Amino acid sequence: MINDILTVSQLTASYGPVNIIKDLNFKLAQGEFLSIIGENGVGKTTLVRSLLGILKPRAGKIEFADNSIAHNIGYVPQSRNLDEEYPITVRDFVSLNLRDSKLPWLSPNEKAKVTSILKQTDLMKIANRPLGQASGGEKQRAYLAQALLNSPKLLILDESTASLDVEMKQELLKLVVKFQKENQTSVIFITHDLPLARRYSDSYLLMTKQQEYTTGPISSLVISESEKV
Ligand SMILES: Nc1ncnc2c1ncn2[C@@H]1O[C@H](COP(=O)(O)OP(=O)(O)OP(=O)(O)O)[C@@H](O)[C@H]1O
Repeated sequence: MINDILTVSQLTASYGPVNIIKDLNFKLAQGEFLSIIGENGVGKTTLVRSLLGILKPRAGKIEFADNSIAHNIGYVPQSRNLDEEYPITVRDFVSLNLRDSKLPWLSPNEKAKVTSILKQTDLMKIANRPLGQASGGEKQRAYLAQALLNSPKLLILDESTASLDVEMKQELLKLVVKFQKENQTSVIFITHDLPLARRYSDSYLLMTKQQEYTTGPISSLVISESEKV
């Protein structure tokens, strides 16, 4: 039996008086890879903010199967305002997401945890290099490693591949899918890249400006006009 880890029912999300999302319903199963697609401004990031608990729903419900899922969501945001000159290594940047660290230095267990995720994301070679010197693809992998550090049951990628070339996009998503399969992690991938969504997702949620929402297996996704959303 497949367990749903997330159920969104009749969700309405707003900024002030304006409803950005209205009556949205969808479910996410354990280990499912869901792509969320839709034109600019339809509310994809607003939905993510709601899932993360940053924005309180105006109406409706966001229910996680377990509180521990909601409190440990791996999140790779759309953009980061990183100071390229800030002297932090890739390893230390990834370590920033360690929780409950009581000492100013890392315990052997914490070090092992960081090393393990650096290995899984192919970052060991540049672990001690300043993050500012990493390439775009390496930086995205560092953000991903940071998000995966606490083994989340839900990973949210908000257009994380947007700035990458085709090869780098594939590389990043292959890492995500490997982690997803090995850990039965559920993935929400916000993207404008339909070929990528078709290749890696199990399912889709299409959001429109008319506040109409369709969802289903990715194989059933039909976009009429062009392959642009
Ligand atoms: N903090 C805010 N206060 C008021 N309005 C906001 C705020 N954040 C976003 N909006 C508005 O909400 C609408 C949806 O924005 P959102 O960022 O969720 O869209 P999106 O689908 O993620 O777009 P994109 O694909 O461009 O990232 C937009 O009209 C935006 O201007």
